Amino acid sequence: MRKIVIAGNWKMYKTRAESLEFLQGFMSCLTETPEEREIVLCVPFTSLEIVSKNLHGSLVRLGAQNVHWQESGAYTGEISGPMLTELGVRYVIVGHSERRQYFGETDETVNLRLKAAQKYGLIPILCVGETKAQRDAGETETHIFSQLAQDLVDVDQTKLVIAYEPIWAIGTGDTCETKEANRVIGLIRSKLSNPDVPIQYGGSVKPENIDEVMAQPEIDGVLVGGASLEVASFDRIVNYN
Ligand SMILES: O=C[C@H](O)COP(=O)(O)O
Repeated sequence: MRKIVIAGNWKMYKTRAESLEFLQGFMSCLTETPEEREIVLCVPFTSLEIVSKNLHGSLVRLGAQNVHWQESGAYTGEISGPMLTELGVRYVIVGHSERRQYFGETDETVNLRLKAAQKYGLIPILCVGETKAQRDAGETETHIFSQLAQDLVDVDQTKLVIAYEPIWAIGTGDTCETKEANRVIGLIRSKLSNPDVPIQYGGSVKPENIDEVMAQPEIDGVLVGGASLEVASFDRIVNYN
């Protein structure tokens, strides 16, 4: 039985005070949420501690947005696995397209980050997906298969979540057709050694489309950007029908 994982990625949004305000509002909405749904908030590094201290044993799991492959060292601006686990972090996003696009992350470093996350007891959420140009050129499958082949070398597939995020659908309001997302996610699953890896869809998920997305048989959850920043919209998403 595959786990459902619904994760919010706050990206570079919310101060500590704003994070606490969100959490206080959001926690009171969770009473109806089925327990088997794993809910993760991937918050900025600066908000990890305050969110961790205010989860009070709730169903919500704490997530970070990146992790370095070394335990410590001269790596200005980076953060290590032990620094995250010390704060109660359970999940970490790795290889988000914004990290690959703006910060030069490659499949090689994504692979190192995935292995380090697992070494330190974190569950990585590996992001893969194609650009608009790759999709238009009919290269969606080749590109994603190439990412998976490189990113997953020596990665333990029993402690892993994958997010399929077509880059052209991120933050654009231009959602991938749910049947198409379902098809691509099925293809991703066919390349895995463990068929039970939860595979999420990400890209303009919102209250208006969450029910349709989650009705797709291959889709095991969502990675949500913009719509995870407001209590009302994220509440609707985690309580999808
Ligand atoms: O990590 C989340 C994705 O980049 C999706 O962002 P979005 O929901 O704002 O399109």
